[in-house]
Amino acid sequence: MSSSHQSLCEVAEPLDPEALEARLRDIGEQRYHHRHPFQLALQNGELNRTQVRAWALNRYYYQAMIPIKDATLMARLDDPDWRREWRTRLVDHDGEAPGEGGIERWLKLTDGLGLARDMVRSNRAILPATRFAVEAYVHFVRDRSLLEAIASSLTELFSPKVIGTRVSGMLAHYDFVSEETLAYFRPRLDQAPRDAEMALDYVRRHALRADQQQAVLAALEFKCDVLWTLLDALQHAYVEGHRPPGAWDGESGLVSGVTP
Ligand SMILES: O=C(O)c1cc(C(=O)O)c2c(n1)C(=O)C(=O)c1cc(C(=O)O)[nH]c1-2
Repeated sequence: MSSSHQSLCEVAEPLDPEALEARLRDIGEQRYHHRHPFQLALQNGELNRTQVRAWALNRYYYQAMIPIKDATLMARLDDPDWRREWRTRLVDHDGEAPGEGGIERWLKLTDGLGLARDMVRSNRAILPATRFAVEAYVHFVRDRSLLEAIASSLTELFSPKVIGTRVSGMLAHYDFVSEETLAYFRPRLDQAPRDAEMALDYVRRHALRADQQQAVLAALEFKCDVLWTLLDALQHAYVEGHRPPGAWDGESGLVSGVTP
């Protein structure tokens, strides 16, 4: 472990809630994916259509697994008030009826990019690192303390800003996306702050001892690493050209008539 790693997470004496929140925000500033080269290339219009398609295809797996992660977390909440609050996340992603919700809106993006739904939904063409990182998140939420599980969602404190930059950058630079195909992100600008507020309130009230606070900070670092790994994998395979066997080849699984 490097010394910079230790300094972000180490808590010698219990912090007051404001100081704990400041430490969490510091981790976000330093380790969230808004700094990743793939995110910067995406928002600056430096990617080609195949690379944007690869991003949307792989990110679908994250979208599809988030409700499974949240159902796993909900199953551990023994307070009905908390379950009621947490379940809004399931509804956001799954919708109240077929054709609604975040997963469906993500498919509007992959449709708009010309990716065939059966390939996207099968998850068969995603990168191995996408699969491993997303599964690691679900397993973390299942296996760690409830406090760590809730804290791992705190990256959402930082998502509205990166989403805003990403959406405006993509609309400005790519003629193959539109407000309509990027519609997934609009509701997230309200949902993410609401969800992050809820999780932050829990963490501020329940992480009181130094060891609990250290665990909470480490949980946020872990989650930043999950998101970073997803973009690392895309960078390696589709920017630097080291595509693993079995991963999407940039040409198959396109709707007929669409240009690769
Ligand atoms: O577009 C993004 O940069 C971004 C980031 C994150 C995040 O920070 O975890 C989420 C999302 N989007 C998102 O759309 C989403 O539904 C979501 C759920 C969660 C979570 O940990 O429960 N994070 C995120």
